[in-house]
Amino acid sequence: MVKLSREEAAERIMVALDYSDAAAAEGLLRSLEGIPCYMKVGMQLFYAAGPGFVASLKERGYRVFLDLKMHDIPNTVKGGASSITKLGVDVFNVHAAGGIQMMEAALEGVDAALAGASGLKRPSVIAVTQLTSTSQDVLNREIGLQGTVEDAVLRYARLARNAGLSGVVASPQEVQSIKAACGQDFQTITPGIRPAGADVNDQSRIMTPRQALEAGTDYMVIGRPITAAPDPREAVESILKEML
Ligand SMILES: O=c1ccn([C@@H]2O[C@H](COP(=O)(O)O)[C@@H](O)[C@H]2O)c(=O)[nH]1
Repeated sequence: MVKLSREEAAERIMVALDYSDAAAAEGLLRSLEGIPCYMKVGMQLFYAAGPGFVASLKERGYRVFLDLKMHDIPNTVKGGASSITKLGVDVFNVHAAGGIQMMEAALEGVDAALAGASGLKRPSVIAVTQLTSTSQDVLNREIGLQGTVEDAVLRYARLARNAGLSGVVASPQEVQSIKAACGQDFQTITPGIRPAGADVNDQSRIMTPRQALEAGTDYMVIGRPITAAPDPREAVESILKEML
């Protein structure tokens, strides 16, 4: 059984700041003050509040995962990765479906930004495998990929590892197979976290925080179970209690 201190458990949570403006995100930050969670900025908040909001999170000492899921031709992703690196984020991501050359280009973009500026920290670059909203049926019948979701996730995870990335985004259900295939140090960042009895929303491949921890996930991304709760701080405290 995994044993963590309260602080270690909080450090494993990435709160998804899925808000339409900076003011709403600031409200959540205030309510979680003093709890050392990672903050995840996705496309909704980034498109509304921009790089300035990300920079202000870093100035205040937050660890930041910029979840923009880049998926474009290699040259464009290289440029995007360079710009993101200059924001000083700790983690950002691309889609593994873009292929090895595209993922390598992301790493080249990081190197280019680091070469041109001193004092910048090297961010971890990770790849989205198969979105946690994708069910087995959707994968086979809509997307047209044969095999199991786990097959698809592992194929993407191996591509990401071969491209030199630090890890992947996947469901906690796939963590053990990813670690077995790509190594224990290959990071797993897992959305699709739902405390027992919580609304599943649009997620398909879910686990509770405790199950995810036991499966070996490195970081769990949690959005609506916290942000849509009447008292977000109480929601985090209850998740932490479950993790200890
Ligand atoms: O496969 C993926 C990749 C990213 N996400 C993101 O994680 C959070 C999950 O939020 P919940 O409210 O806890 O469902 C959200 O920002 C997604 O964009 C994902 O869910 N699955």
